Amino acid sequence: MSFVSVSDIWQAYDDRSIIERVNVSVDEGEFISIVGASGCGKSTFLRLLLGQERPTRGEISIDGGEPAVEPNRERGVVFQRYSVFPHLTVRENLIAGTGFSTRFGFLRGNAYRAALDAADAMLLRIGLNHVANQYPASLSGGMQQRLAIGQAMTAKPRVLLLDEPFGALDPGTRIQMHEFLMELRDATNMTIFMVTHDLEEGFKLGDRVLVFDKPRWDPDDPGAYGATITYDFDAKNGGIPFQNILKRDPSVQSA
Ligand SMILES: Nc1ncnc2c1ncn2[C@@H]1O[C@H](COP(=O)(O)OP(=O)(O)OP(=O)(O)O)[C@@H](O)[C@H]1O
Repeated sequence: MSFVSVSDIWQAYDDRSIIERVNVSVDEGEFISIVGASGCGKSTFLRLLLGQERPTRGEISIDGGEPAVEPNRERGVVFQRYSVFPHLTVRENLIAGTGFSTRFGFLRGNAYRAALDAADAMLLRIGLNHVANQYPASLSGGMQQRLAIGQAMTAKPRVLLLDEPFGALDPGTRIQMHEFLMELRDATNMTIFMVTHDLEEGFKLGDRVLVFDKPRWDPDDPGAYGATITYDFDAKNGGIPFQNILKRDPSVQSA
């Protein structure tokens, strides 16, 4: 049985269809990239996976159960910006990451000490131990994003949801973050959903690339139909299938 199963979900706001008839099955440990035009419902789909919203119709199950409404160990989340708490230091942000996995976010006694140890281990892992007592505003964009991913990871989520996590970074930092994320992924077997506007990034990191688009469109009523998954590309072994065909068959290349 698949680990994440999405069965015929629809989501509408005020009679405006955003996504419709979305079906997808994902195995544990798969990395799913999600691409699509701006406003077509990619973040909405992540919120449904997160359990922040319930679909208007259809069902989502993660490991056989509904996504929990409260944040818990099951899922971690990293947004493009504002993922970390500005009023907490780097170390405190990581301790808060462990707190997410408890019912009310509080840690006491042994649990607090364990969280402190986990935070220090993560500080080393993400290379931020030298700035442990600084506040996020004093860090570069890449460091803040490493912190955000580290924070999500301290709760050891089984599913990591990434909403354009590298969109605000310069190209060099972005490549470093790709390597960092792939290392974490290899070490944990997390299932990852990542929304990106960068097709190349989607194919480079993902095992699959899902394309969201509107197959039906009423010019007189743009909200009548929602977006769905129009393509589900296999992106393993170096990415874009078309490029692989070119590499294998030089006659296609010279044509
Ligand atoms: N809570 C809400 N109430 C009403 N409309 C909403 C709500 N959340 C999202 N929408 C609308 O749903 C549509 C899809 O938004 P969403 O953020 O999911 O798109 P997206 O594909 O992630 O866009 P982008 O690529 O620009 O981030 C938008 O038109 C947005 O205004």
